[in-house]
Amino acid sequence: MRHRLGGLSAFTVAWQGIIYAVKHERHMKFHVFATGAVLGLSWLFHIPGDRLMFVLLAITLVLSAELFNTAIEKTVDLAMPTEHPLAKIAKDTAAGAVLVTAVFAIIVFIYVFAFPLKEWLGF
Ligand SMILES: Nc1ncnc2c1ncn2[C@@H]1O[C@H](COP(=O)(O)OP(=O)(O)OP(=O)(O)O)[C@@H](O)[C@H]1O
Repeated sequence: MRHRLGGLSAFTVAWQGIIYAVKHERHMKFHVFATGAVLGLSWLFHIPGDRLMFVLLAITLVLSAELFNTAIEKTVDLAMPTEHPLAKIAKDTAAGAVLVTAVFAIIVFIYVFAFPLKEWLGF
């Protein structure tokens, strides 16, 4: 079944999805805050372009995974409002995907910022 966009462009509806997740999803709020903090640190420490690409990749992966996770949660809630083992598996594996990207982001953070932070703190 195909819905008309009702005059809205594909970009507008995609943006509405992102705004919904940022406004209503606790974890998405944290990820957006962390994104701002990490980009601020990158600017402060003059992180070179090749390392900055790792930072941007990690941010993209985490935010995308969180958006997919929200989409899966909402779809499961729509299809299965009561408890069901398959609903649990769907939600838990979606959350697992976010966790995998978050671990990658932590590794990137350590790789990129450990040395500049150490120098800044005077160790
Ligand atoms: N319909 C369901 N049937 C069985 N287990 C469920 C169901 N809905 C949720 N759960 C279990 O509860 C957990 C939490 O689900 P919930 O929908 O509250 O998402 P969440 O992880 O709290 O995300 P958020 O905090 O972003 O809302 C799921 O990971 C799953 O283990």
